[in-house]
Amino acid sequence: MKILILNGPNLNLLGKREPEIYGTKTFEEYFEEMKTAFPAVDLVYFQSNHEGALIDKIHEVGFSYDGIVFNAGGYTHTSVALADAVSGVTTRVVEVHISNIMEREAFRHHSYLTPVCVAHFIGHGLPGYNSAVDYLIQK
Ligand SMILES: O=C1C[C@@](O)(C(=O)O)C[C@@H](O)[C@@H]1O
Repeated sequence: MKILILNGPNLNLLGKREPEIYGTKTFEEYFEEMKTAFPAVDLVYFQSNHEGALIDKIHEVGFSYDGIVFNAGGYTHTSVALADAVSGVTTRVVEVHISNIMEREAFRHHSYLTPVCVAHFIGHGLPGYNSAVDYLIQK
């Protein structure tokens, strides 16, 4: 089973960025824990701050991988193009957010991705990524 963990803008700063919201662990550290937690899954990690690069990656893996776990960061709330990319591929995509976007500023309450993803894990911190992989394994 092959799953892409796809992180959008500013998530490269995890560990340094607003630690009171996002914690103090880097995603690279967390990704090592994920690989240990799912030894039977081929986990691939990609992060970009660029909308087009995220779209290209979804196109690249979206007809061959078994799942994509996607935290689109701020593009969640703005990007019709990313939602179209998710709709356009056959691989199932699960939406993840570290923080609870529904309890933050009003502009974070709407997600263009929620309607086109098969599930979402919101506000569970980094363990939400593990829950998303679990979901893809079980469903
Ligand atoms: O960059 C992010 C991170 C986020 O997707 C989260 O994981 O909680 C929530 C978004 O609103 C924000 O722009």
